[in-house]
Amino acid sequence: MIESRHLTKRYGEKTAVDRLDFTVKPGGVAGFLGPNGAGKSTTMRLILGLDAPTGGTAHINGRRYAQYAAPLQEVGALLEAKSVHPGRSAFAHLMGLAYTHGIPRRRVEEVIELTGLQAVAQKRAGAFSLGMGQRLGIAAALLGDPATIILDEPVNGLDPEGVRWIRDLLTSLAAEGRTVFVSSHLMSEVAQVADHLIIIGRGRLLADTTVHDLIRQAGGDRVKVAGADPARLRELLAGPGVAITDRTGSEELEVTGLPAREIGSRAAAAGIALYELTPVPVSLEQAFMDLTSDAVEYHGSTPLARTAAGADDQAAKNGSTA
Ligand SMILES: Nc1ncnc2c1ncn2[C@@H]1O[C@H](COP(=O)(O)OP(=O)(O)OP(=O)(O)O)[C@@H](O)[C@H]1O
Repeated sequence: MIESRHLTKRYGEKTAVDRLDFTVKPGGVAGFLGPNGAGKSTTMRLILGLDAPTGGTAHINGRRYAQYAAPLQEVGALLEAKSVHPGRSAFAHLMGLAYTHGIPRRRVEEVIELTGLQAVAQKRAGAFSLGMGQRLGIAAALLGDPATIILDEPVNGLDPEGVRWIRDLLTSLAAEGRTVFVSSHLMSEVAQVADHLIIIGRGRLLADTTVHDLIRQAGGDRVKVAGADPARLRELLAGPGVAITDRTGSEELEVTGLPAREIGSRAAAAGIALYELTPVPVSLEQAFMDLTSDAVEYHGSTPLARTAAGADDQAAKNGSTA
């Protein structure tokens, strides 16, 4: 269990983490989301005692990280891939870590196999690709068989096969009852493994929610229905918690609060032919962007937008309108 209470970190004028309160429970994967610069890495560093908070506390299973005598066996973390001596082999790197914690060679071999590094275990880590470095970082995180696992952007640099591997790994670690806390700035990625979502922006908590609730909030339980008798359909579907919208003259309804299956069954029971019954897909990525739009620090612009803006500026200077 990870508990952050009023966790705050200021760097001079900059508040990187702002009174963050959240709890990550064991037995599930919690996704830690936020745009670039939101404060995810800083929060993880504070949890891992790599930086001291300006205020508040971060506890892992009731204690600060620094209070553990053998932290590798309590918490496994991947913060920055390639924090490895480039001249050392993957095997030597892991053996070095194992040695400091009395972890046997057998466990080193196990994590090498688990992370698919057998073929390159004796190669210099400095020559590793980003994906291999990421696997090595994960191998190190799992070395002490920890109950808590904290990974900062673990899919960075991984190919699709690697991404799927991480997904399965995280799911199985959580199923073993571990606490798994994973950061990302990609909602679509996190939604595939995490149920619990902690979303931050500019250091502040924006949402502590679940994928299910976020989908609902984003209007994900909408169904488009078209049928032979829209007025009668409306009556059949109306009820508490159900909202129905229609357009005059259209045979189409939009229903919120009833699953497509139930709508289809009620229509069939009443003998009304349906022409369309379509759950309206929601973009979780869009829901995430809506939630964090005010907290995005680094807005990009497309060359096209810049050209258009430039053209407008020019037009304004010339006193003309486009
Ligand atoms: N050592 C530091 N000194 C000054 N400012 C810092 C320091 N570390 C982080 N920051 C600032 O704190 C804010 C949060 O940074 P952080 O790296 O935690 O964000 P992040 O959510 O992990 O972003 P990303 O997704 O880009 O990795 C940023 O504005 C960053 O510039």
